[in-house]
Amino acid sequence: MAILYQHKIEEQLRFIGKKTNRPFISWSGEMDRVDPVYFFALGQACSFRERFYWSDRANETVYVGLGCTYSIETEEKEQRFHSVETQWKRWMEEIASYHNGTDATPILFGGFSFDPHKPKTDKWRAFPHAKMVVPTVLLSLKNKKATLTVTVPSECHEEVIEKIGMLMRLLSQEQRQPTSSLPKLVKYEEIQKEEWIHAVEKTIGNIRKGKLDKVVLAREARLSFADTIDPSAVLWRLREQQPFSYLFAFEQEGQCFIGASPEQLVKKEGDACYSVCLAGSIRRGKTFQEDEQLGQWLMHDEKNLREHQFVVQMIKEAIEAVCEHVDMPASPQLLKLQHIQHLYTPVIGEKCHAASVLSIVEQMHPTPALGGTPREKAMKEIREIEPLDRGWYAAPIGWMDAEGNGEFAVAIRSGLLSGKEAFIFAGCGVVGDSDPISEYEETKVKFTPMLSALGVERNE
Ligand SMILES: C=C(O[C@H]1C=CC=C(C(=O)O)[C@@H]1O)C(=O)O
Repeated sequence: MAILYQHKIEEQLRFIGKKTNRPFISWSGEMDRVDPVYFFALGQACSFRERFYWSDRANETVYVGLGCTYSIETEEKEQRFHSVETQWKRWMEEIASYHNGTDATPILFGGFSFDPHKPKTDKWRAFPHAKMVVPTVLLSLKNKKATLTVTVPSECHEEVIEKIGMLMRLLSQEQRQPTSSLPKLVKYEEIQKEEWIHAVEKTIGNIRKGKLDKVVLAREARLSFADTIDPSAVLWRLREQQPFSYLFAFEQEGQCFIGASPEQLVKKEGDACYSVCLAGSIRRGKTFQEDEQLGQWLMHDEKNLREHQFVVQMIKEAIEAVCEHVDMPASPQLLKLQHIQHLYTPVIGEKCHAASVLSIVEQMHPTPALGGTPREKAMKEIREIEPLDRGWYAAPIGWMDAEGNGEFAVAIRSGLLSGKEAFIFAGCGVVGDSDPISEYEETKVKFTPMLSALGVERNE
């Protein structure tokens, strides 16, 4: 099938827009499969200032959004998940009768900040505590089908229709990969090793005094390049280098939050619910034998198993609270990624009665894999000790549909691209018997996926 509807889209949008008295219309049609990263890159060529990318770990559901037709955002601290959900329901009711009847409807895509109570810095200026959007043009690759969904105000500006037309014309040409190369690194900065280790020691001290059980502490690296970083080029490399990871990008106002995370927070699909406990880490070995040894060591290391168990306990309780039956293995497995291996316990919930995926996200964030245990004490410790504004790092990012189904990952192995600069983040679980130097080394390994996607090699 050629991009069947290309010339029709522009005409239909104008036609339906005149007929309706509803504020928005949504139009879907099947199309030829297209490389989603290429589609993302075309967004820039067609002057869409907002771009969104999501693919799940199996690459079975891919969403690429261009432009922003409707945005729900809030700087609210306590009710942000609920507030997004309420606005989304209201909006869906408004547009529902003007959808053209295919099975693809608009989705809401976006994310949240890690901690709305931590003072915000200018670096994260474009990223409110909650922001989810309905893209103007949405490419969905699902069930071996490619669908295009265009959602616009019914009095759609000619300028938007022209952009969509231009996108359709470019799509009908032969596909290429995004061509831009990555600029040269000119400066690399991170927090002094001693300073970060001191923060870890302080937290270990507090844990040993019995104030709390586990805290995840993170740090950032700041990279300056000779030229502007192209998010499509980074996305392209992340996809090549980090299979079995969620790929995500959220671009607006010239900033792009991007990453490849192995960590699912939660997925809701009808009355089934899925989550993953991921905590406890070691690097990959240089040889097969060394890799096996490291993996076996991790599977039996008490400190890592304890770190993992805090996460298992909390996620089990959270899923039990919304499902009639929960299935999970008694002990963790190994998840081997490109640069690192983790302890991993999958969780399946049946007969889920939660109202929506977002209501489960609200209960789960932050799990002890990103915050700590007990939750509130760990958050306070992070606020006081961690010399960093996490912004959207380590927070939920994902999508939700009209029925409340959807999936969220935890935005780790990620970075913020801002012009010629990139800020990348990595954290690790600290418990009473943590060794600060090993934790520092672990965060170094966790920087590698983003460094590598940015074309930077650091060996020291
Ligand atoms: C906080 C991060 O990783 C979490 C996820 C997996 C394993 C972790 C660990 O072993 O400490 C962390 O809890 C990060 O990558 O920045």
